[in-house]
Amino acid sequence: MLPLDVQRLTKAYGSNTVLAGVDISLAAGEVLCVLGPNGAGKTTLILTLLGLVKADSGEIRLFGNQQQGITRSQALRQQLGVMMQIGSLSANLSVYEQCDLFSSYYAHGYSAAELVQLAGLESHAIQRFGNLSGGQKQRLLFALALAGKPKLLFLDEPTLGMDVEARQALWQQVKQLRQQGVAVVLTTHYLEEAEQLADSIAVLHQGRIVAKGSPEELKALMQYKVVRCRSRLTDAELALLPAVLQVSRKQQQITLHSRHAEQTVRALLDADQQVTDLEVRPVALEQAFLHLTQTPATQQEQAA
Ligand SMILES: Nc1ncnc2c1ncn2[C@@H]1O[C@H](COP(=O)(O)OP(=O)(O)OP(=O)(O)O)[C@@H](O)[C@H]1O
Repeated sequence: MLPLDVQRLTKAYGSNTVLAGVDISLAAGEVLCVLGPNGAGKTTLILTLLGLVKADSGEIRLFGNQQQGITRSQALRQQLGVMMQIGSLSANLSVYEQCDLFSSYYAHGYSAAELVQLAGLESHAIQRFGNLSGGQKQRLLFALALAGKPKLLFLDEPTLGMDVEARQALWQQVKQLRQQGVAVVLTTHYLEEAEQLADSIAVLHQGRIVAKGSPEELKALMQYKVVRCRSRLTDAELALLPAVLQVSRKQQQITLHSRHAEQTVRALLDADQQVTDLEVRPVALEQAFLHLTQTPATQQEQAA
């Protein structure tokens, strides 16, 4: 039985469609990274999956059960872990008190002392949450998400504000959880984070999954080259050249994105012997991701 299975999920706030038919599924021991820029709908997706925001339509199954708002299902809650936002914890409780509180929610979870240790905050146990550094707060929030030894864990931008060392330590913990069979949904802005951790990556853009696959598959999808030239061919003719993904033009300067630059250039030279200023350049992965999430989502679907 899949820990998570989501079909055709939609959610709008007024006229703002935030989730526009999202399908995702997740097996035990699998890490799914939902990658997307600011405002892509990542937090809304997590809140909707948790039943904290009501979906407009679609189906969400958690361990085979139709999701009907987790607050109503104690049994289901015991299997879930959620890394909350910093603002959701009381600034006045100490690290130990927070751990004690979270530990009390679960029948078979970690003890307060174990959670303090998981957060690596033994020497800060009596410090108030409000006085921790940003990175320490994130570590505590991560440990609290594990309080009930969850089988399905939701991490919404877990490494935000962490330094490189803390980020790598958290990645290590996520990898260990995966080995233990925990299914993890992790949202992030960072392609590198997704590459490090994900079994599968879903790129969310304007509420749609515009690309989905293993890190290798996505890399292949995003590994295109830029061909620049001047040519008498029209945009429509250029778009029909083999392997061309996108055509843009600034005055006389034409830019083509090509999955296979050699094929494109060969056909371009056959079609127009007058081509000038021809130039082929690779694209960095980060840049390719930016491109993927800057093109309107519907246009990408047509291209896919
Ligand atoms: N409660 C709400 N009421 C109205 N609009 C909302 C609400 N929550 C989110 N939105 C809108 O939904 C869109 C998606 O927001 P969301 O927070 O899900 O994006 P995100 O991908 O998590 O962004 P970020 O990376 O900046 O956290 C945004 O346009 C946001 O303004």
